[in-house]
Amino acid sequence: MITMKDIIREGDPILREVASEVDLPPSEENKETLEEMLQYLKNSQDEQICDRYNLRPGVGLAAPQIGLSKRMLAVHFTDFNEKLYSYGLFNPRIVSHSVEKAYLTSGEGCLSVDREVPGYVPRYARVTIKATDLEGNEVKLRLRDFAAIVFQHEIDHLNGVMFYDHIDPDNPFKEPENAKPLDH
Ligand SMILES: CC(C)(C)[C@H](NC(=O)Nc1cc(F)cc(F)c1)C(=O)N(CC(=O)NO)CC1CCCC1
Ligand SMILES: [Zn+2]
Repeated sequence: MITMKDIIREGDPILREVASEVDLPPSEENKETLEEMLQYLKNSQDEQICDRYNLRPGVGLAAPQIGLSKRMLAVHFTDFNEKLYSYGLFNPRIVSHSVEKAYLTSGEGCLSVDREVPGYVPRYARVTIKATDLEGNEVKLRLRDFAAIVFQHEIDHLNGVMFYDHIDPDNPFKEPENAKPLDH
């Protein structure tokens, strides 16, 4: 079971590496790991389990955050329209995106960052992702708004990018160009 002690915190160089593609079809070991990552997110959103194991409730987790430099990520959340997104994905990639940007007005945090880093994180408002899911099927996801933000945050981790890399250091709360604010 993944708990907070397994989550790599900023400062560890693995969070700045470009993770390696996973061989397909996925090995049993990689499938088990990805299922454990998804289970962490579900556990972290279950009040009893979360309290018993002191988990930080998470909506997404990328393999480098548990010390594995592999292109695998898990997400588990419902978006603003109550649509459930629950996926374990191998080799996810953004195949197309909108010109328009979007950002959470609350800013972002990260399970690997134990501090507040204030500021807007501009991301694409809409992205199309291709990946292989836990059953070994090729999936194509057309995402917008909060769902697009979560997936971009996790894919950034596979490329050694942290959310605060996108914050304007001179004016963290400057309205990003051609971007729509997302309140939640
Ligand atoms: C770091 C943490 C604050 C725990 C963050 N949770 C989060 O943003 N929850 C949330 C946000 C909403 F807008 C509405 C809502 F209902 C719940 C999170 O899990 N992550 C995942 C992570 O660190 N992955 O590496 C950070 C999020 C920031 C934006 C997308 C993912
Ligand atoms: Zn993160």
